[in-house]
Amino acid sequence: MTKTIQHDMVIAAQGVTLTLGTSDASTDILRGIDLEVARGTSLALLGPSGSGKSSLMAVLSGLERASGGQVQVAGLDFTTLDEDALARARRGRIGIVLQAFHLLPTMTARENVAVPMELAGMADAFARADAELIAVGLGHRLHHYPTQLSGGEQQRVAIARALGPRPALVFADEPTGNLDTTTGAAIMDLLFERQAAAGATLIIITHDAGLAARCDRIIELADGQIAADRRR
Ligand SMILES: Nc1ncnc2c1ncn2[C@@H]1O[C@H](COP(=O)(O)OP(=O)(O)OP(=O)(O)O)[C@@H](O)[C@H]1O
Repeated sequence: MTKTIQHDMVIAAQGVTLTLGTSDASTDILRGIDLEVARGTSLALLGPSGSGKSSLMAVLSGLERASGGQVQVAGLDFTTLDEDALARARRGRIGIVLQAFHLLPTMTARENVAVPMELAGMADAFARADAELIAVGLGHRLHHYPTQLSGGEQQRVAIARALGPRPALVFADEPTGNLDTTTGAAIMDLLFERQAAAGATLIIITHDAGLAARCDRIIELADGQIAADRRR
């Protein structure tokens, strides 16, 4: 039976399992995850390589369907939505920042931020994109293409793209992994600042204990299960 979730919870996951692969070579990647995450908080997801961090992010962001259990995100039951409905649900509700930036190379910074908002049917997508890029310190780089931007600048564009639609939830998978220490620290300051401004919930996958310590809560995964759950 589905538990009724409290309104201040942006994520409510119960008994989540993920099994991938073929029948003779299947892997139990997530093995019964129970997790509730409060709105507007930050959470670091730690754990050794292969423990299931990226897989959990994929399930909670609707990119991967859980094999079992319940996944409710921002008031939607992900387990009952079909692929198209899931894709629509993600738009505007969930922002994602990845280690390798993943900007579209044929689009300018402005277009990279505006086009997803246009696709989500938001009015004034370009005006909003400009405001968001100015907020991340790139007002002077609106018309640059990704190859004309530094790594730190590309990640700022990715942050603007993720936060532009005012999502309830932002996932960041090793967001500083491709950046030097100083640039990475500046990017994290910016990500926390934009998260607070948007009132979004932030979930960061990291191997960096210092970065995790800046979050309200730290979850450690081990072998597809939650091994530790600490709050500041
Ligand atoms: N499509 C798949 N089929 C079978 N096994 C998979 C598949 N995708 C991932 N796995 C396995 O699931 C486990 C968890 O992977 P996942 O990428 O979630 O770990 P992670 O904690 O994010 O690791 P890392 O820190 O190295 O990125 C790994 O053992 C991986 O080999």
